[in-house]
Amino acid sequence: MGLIHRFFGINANAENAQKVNYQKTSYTIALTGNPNTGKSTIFNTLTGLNQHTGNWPGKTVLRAEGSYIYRGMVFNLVDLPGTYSLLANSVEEQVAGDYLCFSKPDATVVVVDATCLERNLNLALQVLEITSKVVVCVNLVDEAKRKGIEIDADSLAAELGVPVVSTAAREGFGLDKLLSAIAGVSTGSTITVPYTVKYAKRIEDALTKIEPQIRKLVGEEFNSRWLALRFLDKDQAVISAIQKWMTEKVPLHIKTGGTALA
Ligand SMILES: Nc1nc2c(ncn2[C@@H]2O[C@H](COP(=O)(O)OP(=O)(O)OP(=O)(O)O)[C@@H](O)[C@H]2O)c(=O)[nH]1
Ligand SMILES: [Mg+2]
Repeated sequence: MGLIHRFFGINANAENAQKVNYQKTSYTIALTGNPNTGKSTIFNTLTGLNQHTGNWPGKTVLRAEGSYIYRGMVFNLVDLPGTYSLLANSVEEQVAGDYLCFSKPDATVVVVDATCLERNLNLALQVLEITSKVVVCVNLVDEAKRKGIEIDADSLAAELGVPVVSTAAREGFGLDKLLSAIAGVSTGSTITVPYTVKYAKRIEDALTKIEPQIRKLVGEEFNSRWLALRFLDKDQAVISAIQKWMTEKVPLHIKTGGTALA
C-alpha cells in the first residue's frame, strides 16, 4: 500500500504504559460491521443475559446494549445495526455513523466476514477515518476455512495499524483474544496507528485548506479530517449540525447524511 504503519502490541513499551488510563473502570465499546457478519452473536456471547434493548431515539431501529466484566473493568457493548457504509444512505447507516462520530466510544470493534473480506474492509476503512481506537474482528473463519480461504490476521493488522483478531463466534473461537484486544485499545495500553485513506490530489488539496478551519471551529473534540470530508461531500446534515452547535451549542448529532465522495 506504499505507506508504512506500525501497530504496537499490548503493553509494548513503557511510553505506551504511561498513556494507560488507570483511573477509568468503565468503557463503552461499539460493535459495527456489514449485515450478517456475526455482531449479535458476539454481543450475546459476551454479554449473556446482561443486556437490554430498545429503539434508537426517534428511529425504529433496534438498539441493544449489554455489559461484561473483564480484568475488573466494566465494558458496555453497543450493538450497532449492520451497515455497508457510514455515509447515511439508510436509517441504519445514519444511526451507526452518527454514533461512531459523535458518541465517541472508547473502542469500536469492526466485525468483518472472513469469506468476503475485501467488501467488508470498505466499512473498516471508513471507521478508521473517524476513530483510531479500532479492533478488527475477522469473524466466520470456520466458514472461510471450509471455502479454502485463510486470513493472515497479523499482516492485516500491520497494514491497517490496529489489532486484528480471527474468530468463529458461533463456537466461541478467538473471543478470549478479542476481549484482550478490546481492553488494550480502550484503556490505551495498545497504541494504534490507523491506515489513512489518501484521496485524489484535488481532494487532498481541498482538505489541507478546509481541515484547519474546521479544527478552529470544533477544536480537538471531533475528527476534523472526517468532518472536512463530509463538508466536501456537501453533507447538509453535518453542515447544519455544526452550524447549530456553533450558534446554539446544540450537541453535534447528525440526522441525515450525504452521498459518497466522487
Ligand atoms: N459459521 C459461522 N456462523 C456464524 C458465526 N458467527 C455468526 N454466525 C451466524 O451468522 C448468522 C448471522 O449472525 P448475527 O450475529 O445475527 O449477525 P449480525 O452481524 O448481528 O447481523 P445483522 O444484525 O443483521 O447485521 C447467524 O445465523 C449466526 O449463527 C461464525 O463465526 N461462524
Ligand atoms: Mg445483529
